[in-house]
Amino acid sequence: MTDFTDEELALDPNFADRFEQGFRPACQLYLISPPAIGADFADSLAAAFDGGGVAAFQLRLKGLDEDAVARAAEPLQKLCAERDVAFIVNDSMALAKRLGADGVHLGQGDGDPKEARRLLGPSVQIGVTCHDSRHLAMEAGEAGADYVAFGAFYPTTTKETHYRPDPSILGWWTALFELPCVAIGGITADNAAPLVKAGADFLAVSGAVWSHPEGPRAGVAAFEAVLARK
Ligand SMILES: Cc1ncc(COP(=O)(O)OP(=O)(O)O)c(N)n1
Ligand SMILES: Cc1nc(C(=O)O)sc1CCOP(=O)(O)O
Ligand SMILES: [Mg+2]
Repeated sequence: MTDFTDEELALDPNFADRFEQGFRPACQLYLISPPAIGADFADSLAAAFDGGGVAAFQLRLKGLDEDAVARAAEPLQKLCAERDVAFIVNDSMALAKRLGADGVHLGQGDGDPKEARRLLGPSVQIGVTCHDSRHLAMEAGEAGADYVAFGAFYPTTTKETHYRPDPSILGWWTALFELPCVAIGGITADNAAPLVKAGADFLAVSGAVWSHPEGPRAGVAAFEAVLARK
């Protein structure tokens, strides 16, 4: 543990904690859409945004062709722009380009982050799935990713998963690299604290918000307290 001067501690009682964490900003919520959505999903998304701070929204619709995802995206991308939430497209750099999205999330089989950078330019956010692998994360960073995603930290019914990282991978990452890291997989307001404490910059969450018994607004609001604990 580092020693701090009285002045440093008087200016900011959390100085020691923040110093140990490398002054990383507070952990933020990264909302993932349900795998399938209805015609009124924009209302649910607006309700979720009303619940509290959401930094990014990922449109993750599985099993639809690109034109169908593009049609679904239109009102959602508009809403994200109005609410100052980054609009991220899952899987397809071509669709991200077509929509002028704020970012794209690429899995290990979804294409090369370097190609995405060439296609999308310097200001579009590129995220890469790294499962439980330090090696994949360092590779993604070297390839120019804007964030790396580790998961699945907990069991989830949203997607079949094959990896179960330990939260310590987040602490390892944040101790060595400035690039933000995302934690994903079965995260709820009740089980998120170890991930926030370990250093996650973002919690990527789907089911805990969309299946919250009191609706998506309450689903987002439930994360407020745990996010503040970093
Ligand atoms: C933030 C975030 N992290 C991981 C994933 C998973 O991506 P991928 O491995 O490509 O799996 P699918 O989501 O495409 O089923 C993600 N989408 N977002
Ligand atoms: C899309 C996704 N990717 C994962 C990974 O481990 O890479 S886990 C996952 C599902 C996230 O949804 P929920 O919050 O409902 O578990
Ligand atoms: Mg994918």
